[in-house]
Amino acid sequence: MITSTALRAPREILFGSGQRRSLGRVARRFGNRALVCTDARLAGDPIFLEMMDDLRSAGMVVQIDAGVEPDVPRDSCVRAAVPAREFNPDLVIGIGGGSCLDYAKCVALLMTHGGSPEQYYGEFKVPGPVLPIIAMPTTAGTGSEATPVAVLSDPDKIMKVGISSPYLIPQVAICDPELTLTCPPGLTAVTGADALTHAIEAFMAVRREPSPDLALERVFIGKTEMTDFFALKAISLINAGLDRACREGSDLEARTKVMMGALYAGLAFGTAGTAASHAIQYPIGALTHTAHGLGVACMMPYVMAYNRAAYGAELAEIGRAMGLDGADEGQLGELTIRHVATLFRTIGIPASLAELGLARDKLAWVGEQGLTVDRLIKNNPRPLDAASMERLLQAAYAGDLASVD
Ligand SMILES: NC(=O)c1ccc[n+]([C@@H]2O[C@H](COP(=O)([O-])OP(=O)(O)OC[C@H]3O[C@@H](n4cnc5c(N)ncnc54)[C@H](O)[C@@H]3O)[C@@H](O)[C@H]2O)c1
Ligand SMILES: [Fe+2]
Repeated sequence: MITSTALRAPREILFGSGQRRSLGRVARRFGNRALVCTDARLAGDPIFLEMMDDLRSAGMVVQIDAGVEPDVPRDSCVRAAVPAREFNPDLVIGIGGGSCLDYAKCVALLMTHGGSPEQYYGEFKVPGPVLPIIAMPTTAGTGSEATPVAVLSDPDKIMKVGISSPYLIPQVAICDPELTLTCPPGLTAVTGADALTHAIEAFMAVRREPSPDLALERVFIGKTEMTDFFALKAISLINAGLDRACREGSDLEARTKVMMGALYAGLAFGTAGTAASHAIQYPIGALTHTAHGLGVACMMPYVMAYNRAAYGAELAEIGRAMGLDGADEGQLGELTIRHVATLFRTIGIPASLAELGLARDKLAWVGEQGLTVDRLIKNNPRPLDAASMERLLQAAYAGDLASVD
């Protein structure tokens, strides 16, 4: 019997082709001064200019900050907060990839509560509501439009940092798959693989004993009935659309599936959390400077193989969501791992850490650092210690899925 469930989510989610045209009317509900955070690429795009016209026609005074840089350097948010405060907006609108949405979250936070980003690193450090945020993704990947986290890079830290708080969940997510039509195949692959990894890790996250305090003590509480629902839908949608979206970028149906999948994956992991693949990507990203999605997806099949001893039934269910079938649970689990590995290889995700560009003599450091990302390691269904981490990384380095035990 199910006795408890939980989900944190935006107040409103609007999804559909052409949905961007609702931005002006939606924004107007929050006031008449909008700060728009985006990057230089999008700021010159005719579709973006059209959206700004729409905002102004709805009666908004608009200030555009096109200063978002990939991976959101900490100090870029600090710099942005000064003119933003002078403008005194009623809401902040993030339009772009995950970096633009995370930047918008951080700027809204700094404008509302002051201080510097460092004081909010970790969980539950944001003291109260921040300015309303509308998030409009232009990649189908991070799910940031639905999640309580902003990821930043901090020059004083080797690995990226996260600010996690329910107050950072955007008030409204507006998702228009047409905005992803311009993503080139490589970006589509990397972001889509990140989304599939979110869904798989959320579905394979630990299941914690329900307690009235669980969601007050943790931002990411592990899998629940509702996160499972969205995770499986996400797995099914991304599996059905990702390869096609990479090969035929103008296919709006495939784009729609992947973007809806990325949103659902965000809804799932925004409450359930992610696990070992994400923990291990932190040090890999710091060393190789490869995209977040490449590292997490490269690790995912190996982590699935490692987790099969603890979560055989979950693995089989992931396979069923992908339309696979097997003689028994064990065989279906095996097929599922191979299918994910093949899908990722087909769209150009490196099949091993060696292929990703990691040096063999860095494996020990990656293992050590990965284990320090405690929150994610503890969310993995099968515990990892130094010895099992080393074996897992050796297998992932060699591209030898069969050797994961
Ligand atoms: N907040 C969260 O919940 C969460 C979750 C996962 C990852 N992240 C973070 O999000 C960031 C990655 O976001 P991302 O993968 O969306 O990439 P991104 O936002 O860094 O963008 C990558 C590049 O793609 C370009 N781009 C974006 N949309 C485009 C489009 N429609 N057409 C053509 N080019 C486009 C951007 O201009 C940029 O050059 C990382 O910092 C990662 O750590 C956040
Ligand atoms: Fe991710």
